[in-house]
Amino acid sequence: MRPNSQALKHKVPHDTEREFGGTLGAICIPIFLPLTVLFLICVSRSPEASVLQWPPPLPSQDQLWDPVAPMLLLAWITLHTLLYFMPLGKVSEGLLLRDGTRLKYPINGFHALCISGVLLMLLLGLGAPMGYLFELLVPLAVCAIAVSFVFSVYLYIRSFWAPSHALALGGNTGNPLYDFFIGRELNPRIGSFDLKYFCELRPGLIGWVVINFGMLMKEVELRGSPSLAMILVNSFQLLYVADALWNEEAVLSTMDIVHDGFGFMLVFGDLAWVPFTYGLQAAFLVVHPQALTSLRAAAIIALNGAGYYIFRKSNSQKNQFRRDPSHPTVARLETIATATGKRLLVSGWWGFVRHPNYLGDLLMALAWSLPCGFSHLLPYFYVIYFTVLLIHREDRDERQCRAKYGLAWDTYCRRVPYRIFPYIY
Ligand SMILES: NC(=O)C1=CN([C@@H]2O[C@H](COP(=O)(O)OP(=O)(O)OC[C@H]3O[C@@H](n4cnc5c(N)ncnc54)[C@H](OP(=O)(O)O)[C@@H]3O)[C@@H](O)[C@H]2O)C=CC1
Ligand SMILES: CC(C)CCC[C@@H](C)[C@H]1CC=C2C3=C(CC[C@@]21C)[C@@]1(C)CC[C@H](O)C(C)(C)[C@@H]1CC3
Repeated sequence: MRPNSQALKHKVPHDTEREFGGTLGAICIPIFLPLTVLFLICVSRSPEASVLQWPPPLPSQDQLWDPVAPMLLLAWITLHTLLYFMPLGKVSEGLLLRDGTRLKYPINGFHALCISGVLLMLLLGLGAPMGYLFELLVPLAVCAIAVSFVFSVYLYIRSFWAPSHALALGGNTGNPLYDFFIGRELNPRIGSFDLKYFCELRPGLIGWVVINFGMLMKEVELRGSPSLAMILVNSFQLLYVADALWNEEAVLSTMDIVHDGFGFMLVFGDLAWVPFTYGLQAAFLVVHPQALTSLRAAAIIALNGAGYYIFRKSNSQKNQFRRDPSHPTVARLETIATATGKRLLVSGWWGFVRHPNYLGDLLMALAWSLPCGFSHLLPYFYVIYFTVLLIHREDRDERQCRAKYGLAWDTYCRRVPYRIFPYIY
């Protein structure tokens, strides 16, 4: 079959604005971020654990490769592909596409998490050395990065066979480097297997908590029992991942699924960045144990609880409102009309700040770092990166909403002046 000629000539509707620093970003990010992943893992296990130490703790050649790593990764991706097709849970429809159709998605991610948990316990019962994941972390990250590159090249090439309505508006600039990075095709599928939806929530997100558990088991191997700090980090992050999979349907209306193409940025983000940098606190704690008083632990649990409450309540309120504005839980909230026919909430959580869900997410991110104490910056990497990511994301969303809702969006901004942090930003 010949590539879609219309797509090749770029006669496809597209956004002219370039994100993430345009071509320069598209060249630098794929070089710089994979190195950052390896650098951060190495720093987390070095005695100094300092991101500023010189020379940096680089891995030796034999630390980079272990033949077990590609086999484990392959087994993991195969397992989750099989679980994706399991006839469990319901099937939901995504938002309306440009050609007027809707795609169908299986909602069985939470089942996949539970089955992964049961398999993990079985392996543990059979004496599998889960703590070995600590030694395997660098080789696994190397393999995940390699898979991200190969997979993104595949996605880029196959996008030339996609019809124009299946391409993302932002991913068809005609600049191959930028389009490869940002993603051309919106919902690439092999039959009914949706590659973006699969990667967004399954192998990377569930892989992240499995790696965390491996760090906990390494601590048990080294010190006889897991520390309170390690238990907190594992529990908080498991709650976050379980929540994402329990509310899997909500991901169908996120910017990543609805608007962004599937290119290197999301592939690498899902398969390498999330599992190997979001849980750095656990890797850090293996080599740098921290004592935690019950009082401090209670304060950190309260912070994570508050963050989770704001995150979940605000996300659920908006999702409910978008699905059924007449539902009793949202029907009495004050709203403003927009020219598109959709309304915007101006009371409740969305009348407090313009992104209450980001605020809750950031409070949780802080709670994940605090069990690691204040002696090192590394465990705070996630909360710092995440603040930058969400401020940038808020800005992207703001531009999209202004384009969508025009004057109504300006009215909303006047009614709710703060973006994420009340009275600050
Ligand atoms: N851990 C991680 O790495 C990441 C986590 N996240 C989390 O993912 C979650 C989803 O975030 P994200 O996808 O960025 O977007 P949001 O869930 O914040 O959704 C933004 C959209 O909500 C709608 N909206 C905005 N304001 C209103 C309003 N007042 N009333 C009704 N609808 C409104 C608009 O879409 P429309 O009007 O078209 O419905 C807007 O485009 C967040 O909790 C975030 O913290 C996000 C990125 C990374
Ligand atoms: C590599 C780059 C610097 C950045 C890549 C960004 C990605 C890592 C994130 C973009 C949006 C994401 C979401 C989640 C994970 C991180 C990425 C992929 C999410 C699945 C986390 C769990 C949440 O509950 C969620 C709302 C489901 C998230 C959706 C967005």
